[in-house]
Amino acid sequence: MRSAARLSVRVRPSGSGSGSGPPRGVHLQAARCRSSLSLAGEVPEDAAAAQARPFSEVPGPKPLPVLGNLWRFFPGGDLANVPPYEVPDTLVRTYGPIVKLEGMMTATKLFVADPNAAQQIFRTEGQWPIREGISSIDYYYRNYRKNLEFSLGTANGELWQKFRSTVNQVAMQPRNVKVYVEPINAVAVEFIQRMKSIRDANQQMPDDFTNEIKKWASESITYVALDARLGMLENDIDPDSDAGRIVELVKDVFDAMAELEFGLSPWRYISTPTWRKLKNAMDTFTELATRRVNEVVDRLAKLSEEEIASRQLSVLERLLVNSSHDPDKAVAFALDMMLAGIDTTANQTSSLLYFLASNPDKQRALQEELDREYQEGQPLTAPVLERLKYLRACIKEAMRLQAVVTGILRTVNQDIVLNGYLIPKGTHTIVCTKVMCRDESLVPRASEYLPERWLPGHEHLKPTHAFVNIPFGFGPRMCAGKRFADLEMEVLCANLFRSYNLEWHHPPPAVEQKLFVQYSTPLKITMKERQ
Ligand code: HEM
Repeated sequence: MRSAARLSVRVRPSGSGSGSGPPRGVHLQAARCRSSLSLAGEVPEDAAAAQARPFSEVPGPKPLPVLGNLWRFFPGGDLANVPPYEVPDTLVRTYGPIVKLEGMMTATKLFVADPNAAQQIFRTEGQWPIREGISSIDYYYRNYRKNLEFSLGTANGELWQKFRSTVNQVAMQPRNVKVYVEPINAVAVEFIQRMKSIRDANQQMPDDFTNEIKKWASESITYVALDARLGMLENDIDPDSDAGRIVELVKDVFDAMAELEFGLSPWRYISTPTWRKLKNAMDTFTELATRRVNEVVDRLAKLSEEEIASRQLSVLERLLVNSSHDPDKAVAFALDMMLAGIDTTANQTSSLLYFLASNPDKQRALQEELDREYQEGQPLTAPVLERLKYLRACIKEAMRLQAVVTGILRTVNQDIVLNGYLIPKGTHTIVCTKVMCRDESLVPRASEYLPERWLPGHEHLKPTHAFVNIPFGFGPRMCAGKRFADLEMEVLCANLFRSYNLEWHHPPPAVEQKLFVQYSTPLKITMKERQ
């Protein structure tokens, strides 16, 4: 695998850059090779680089002078009526599995919906993969919170790598995550009680159910990020309490970010109301996290070294101990966890509940597993969770069919050849996971919710390539909260479906893309006690 990956890196020969013509064999072979993880390594790399077509020939909509391609998104343009969620699909359908979109005011983007090409991007990204951060948050840290500039969501290079390795030691180790089974379970049980209490007379969830799911995700992840139960699932939360403020802050930050990132706002040049909203929310968020982290710093300061060594440390405590009690590290990761871990987990859980509610046979199969492995009165422990294989398949399948993140961003940090085209170092690529996950030629019966496809004995339903379904990203930069996200979803579903049936009696809910994919119409799930 490694050597195949190395072979695929083509260094641009000096003075070249525009090869002499299409390397037909390589192009056709690499373009849509289905079944193997290896790359087109049989071709000598110099020859492939020399023969590669130049970047200027990558297919894509042609930009007009001055207007670029932006006009296409305005009335009269061919992409004007395409919802943002569908733009990559439309481009790929029209131009093929790699598409160049230039002339959009920002840097040229390369959309990649070919699993071999995706694999090649990840396999050549090196130790310090570069991902364009959310520019508004990046700007905020650089200009107002220099002490947090290394945050994972925005940093790149060595700055990112140093902090990421500290985080990996605490958040990616299964033994550190297992400590959270009990508290995350307590949050889930409380949320299910809340679901029961907010049902209407027909046992249907209220119109703002997705917001309720966000409160559950917030309460779960702030327990990890801030080492405290904040009480977001209680009735009548005091808006001035930390619980009340976090619910509002998350909403403000995400609304503002979506507008600043995707809108035509001039916030980079002048201070707009939306920019000020984001800055104020981030200021309050940072102050809140700093205050909470300082409480933990004080708590640790009262403990002797022996006490610390013999204690089962929380993520926050461990991060502080491993970074010589540097509060900035803990604040930065707390903010990373809340910014990256609330809307993602909540929106993904919304679709998971919808798919199970609207596929009663899959729900029944899950309940059969729960009846076997997690009976009433039995505590939920890490070994029990380990045995819930069908549940994990249900989650994986929901993430395939409707991932909250539709593409993985990478800026290629060396010249590479993708599908016969020379892609120069510095090109901003988007690996279009959503497009690949729904491509019938890559995933058998792609439009169906089939958790079985992830279980042994159903290989004929598996995607034909391992890089089709990568909902948490890939490589050293992959999601730092994956283990917590999985734990939250597994624990909630185990408790919910053990005791309740969920039903769906409406047309499918509408989907939209803000920063993450979400439902834009009410999630009217019915929740009934199991007999
Ligand atoms: C279902 C829920 C989630 C999904 C689908 C998800 C997905 C992702 C994806 C696709 C990335 C980019 C990976 C890449 O570039 O290769 C990412 C990054 C990240 N995620 Fe998640 N995530 C989820 C939940 C969480 C949670 C709960 C946390 C916090 C505990 C979290 C923290 C992060 C952080 C800090 C990063 C940046 C990592 C880095 O660049 O080093 N995520 N996530």
